[in-house]
Amino acid sequence: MAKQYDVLFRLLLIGDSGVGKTCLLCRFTDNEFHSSHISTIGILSAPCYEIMKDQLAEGIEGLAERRKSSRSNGRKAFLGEEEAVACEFLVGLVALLRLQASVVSPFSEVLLELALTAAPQAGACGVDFKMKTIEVDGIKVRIQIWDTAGQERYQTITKQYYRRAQGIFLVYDISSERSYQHIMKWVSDVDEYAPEGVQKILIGNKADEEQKRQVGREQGQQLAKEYGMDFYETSACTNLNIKEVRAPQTSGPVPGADQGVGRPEREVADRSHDQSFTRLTELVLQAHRKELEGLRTRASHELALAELEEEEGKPEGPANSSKTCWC
Ligand SMILES: Nc1nc2c(ncn2[C@@H]2O[C@H](COP(=O)(O)OP(=O)(O)OP(=O)(O)O)[C@@H](O)[C@H]2O)c(=O)[nH]1
Repeated sequence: MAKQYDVLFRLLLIGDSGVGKTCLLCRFTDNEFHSSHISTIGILSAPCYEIMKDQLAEGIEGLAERRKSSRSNGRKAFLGEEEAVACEFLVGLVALLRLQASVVSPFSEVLLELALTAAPQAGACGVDFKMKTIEVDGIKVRIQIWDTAGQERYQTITKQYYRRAQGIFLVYDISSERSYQHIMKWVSDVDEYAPEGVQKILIGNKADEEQKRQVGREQGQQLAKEYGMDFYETSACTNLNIKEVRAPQTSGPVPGADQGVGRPEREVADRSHDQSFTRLTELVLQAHRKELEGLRTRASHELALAELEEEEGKPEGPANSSKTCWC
């Protein structure tokens, strides 16, 4: 059976509340746009049972570990980071129960209560995610895209997600100077919590709102340059620079597309149809080139092995056994 993907990694969307992170994600994965603002809190909507299960297992392990160390330090359990881990675990458990039962059981309500008590300042999980597989340079990449809540009160929780990201979108709204100014704060959070070398792209969303524009395109480009990031203006509303639309052979650059200020000019010209999500995926792939080479070697080796096994009539190995996950 054909493999569904070759590599799996995690991207994160961060930025102020209301800049359009959820809408960007929905446009990219489902080609949909929602005109209402429903703040991301992520308690019930996490769609992927398997991932929740993993998160749950990790939560239990992490919780046990942290409780042990906080006790041996003579501190009270569930402070700071411990509190966040406890909340993540409990919220995962609640979501899992709800997904399994498809009904609101009294038991899950009790757990929900417990989760909210464990992290009162968080109030909820603060993240949601969607999955999508795209092909870049012949590699099938499964991306798990985490949509974080922009509201201040969720940030203890959302920062927990930075450290396992390979790529991060920093999003502001071109009609909000304030959201642009806050990018500096988001960058410093990334520097503090994300792994070194994480790939970043700056996004100025709502580019369709020209009449309400408060942040010039050149301001976005300038900021991106300062931080050594690529820059795109996007619109979840009109699908500008989000969902890849195959340009006709004869056409030039996509109108209005920013050309990734961090890139050399020749490359820019060659890749004028790049969209923001595809571009970040490419950057992550480039950053992990070494692992990728290993993967390619292993893949061709496994192919040869599979052919041999088939010839010998041996049973197949586990499906997708050569998947690489950088989460
Ligand atoms: N005109 C326009 N409106 C947009 C665009 N993207 C999002 N919006 C609107 O902006 C509002 C907020 O969008 P969301 O995607 O919910 O914002 P968010 O960043 O996820 O917010 P939090 O979940 O609170 O962090 C909604 O009313 C959207 O319809 C866009 O590209 N253009």
